[in-house]
Amino acid sequence: MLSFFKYQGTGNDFVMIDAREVEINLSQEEIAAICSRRFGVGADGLILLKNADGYDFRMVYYNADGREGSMCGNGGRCTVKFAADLGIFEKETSFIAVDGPHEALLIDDKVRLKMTDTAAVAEVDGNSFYNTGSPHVVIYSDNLGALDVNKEGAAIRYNEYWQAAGGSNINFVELKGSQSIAVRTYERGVEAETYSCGTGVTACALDAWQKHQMKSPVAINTLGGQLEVSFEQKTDGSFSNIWLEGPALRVFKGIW
Ligand SMILES: N[C@H](CCC[C@H](N)C(=O)O)C(=O)O
Repeated sequence: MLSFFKYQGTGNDFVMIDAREVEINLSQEEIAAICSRRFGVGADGLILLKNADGYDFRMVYYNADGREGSMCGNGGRCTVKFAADLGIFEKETSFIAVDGPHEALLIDDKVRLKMTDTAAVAEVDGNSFYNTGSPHVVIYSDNLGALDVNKEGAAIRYNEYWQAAGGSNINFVELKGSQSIAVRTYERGVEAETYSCGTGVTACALDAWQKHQMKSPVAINTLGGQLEVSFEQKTDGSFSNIWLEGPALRVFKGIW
């Protein structure tokens, strides 16, 4: 018998397991079955919270397809909330994930997560590209609500270039105001649109500054709610001091 928790951050949802005292060995098929919306618990990913020397904890993130993923921003925020709920820290924490160390703060029911420093924009296959811990393509739309994100996202994610390059997450952005954007994301590893993608909205905020002079902090509307991204740009065009903030909530506890 194993207990697990379900968390969501702006509708990006995760099965969360406290793996500090127990050895969890789940196969790719088992993780995919747990994440399945119809045959399992249902989630965009599964996260193990483990012990880590020199840090409060380690986050190990698997995409819904059962493969270990690159960094997940909303998953990171949910893991921080999980760690606080487990009594690991009270206000401030530092943890390690696949893309390196992260700091985070708890502000009421919101989690403010420091993201990895990000290289300057690259033009890849005709679009802006950033690696904010995960690979992200940024594409603008002036009618985001009407977009078929599953169709348009898959067409790019599976085109010749990205197939050879290992795939990417594909974000569609609509400019909304002087400091606000709306974003919809097709996620690699889920292979569908999710309600929100933390590393994705981070890439979009950086690009809104780079291409449209949008000032930090940028408010981002996603299908699952509001996020905020703040950042600084260095003279070489790269970005540092990037913070992603938004709600992260426990949804339920279960046993299997
Ligand atoms: N939903 C995640 C992104 C996961 C990235 C994953 N889809 C991959 O490319 O491995 C987030 O909030 O940042």
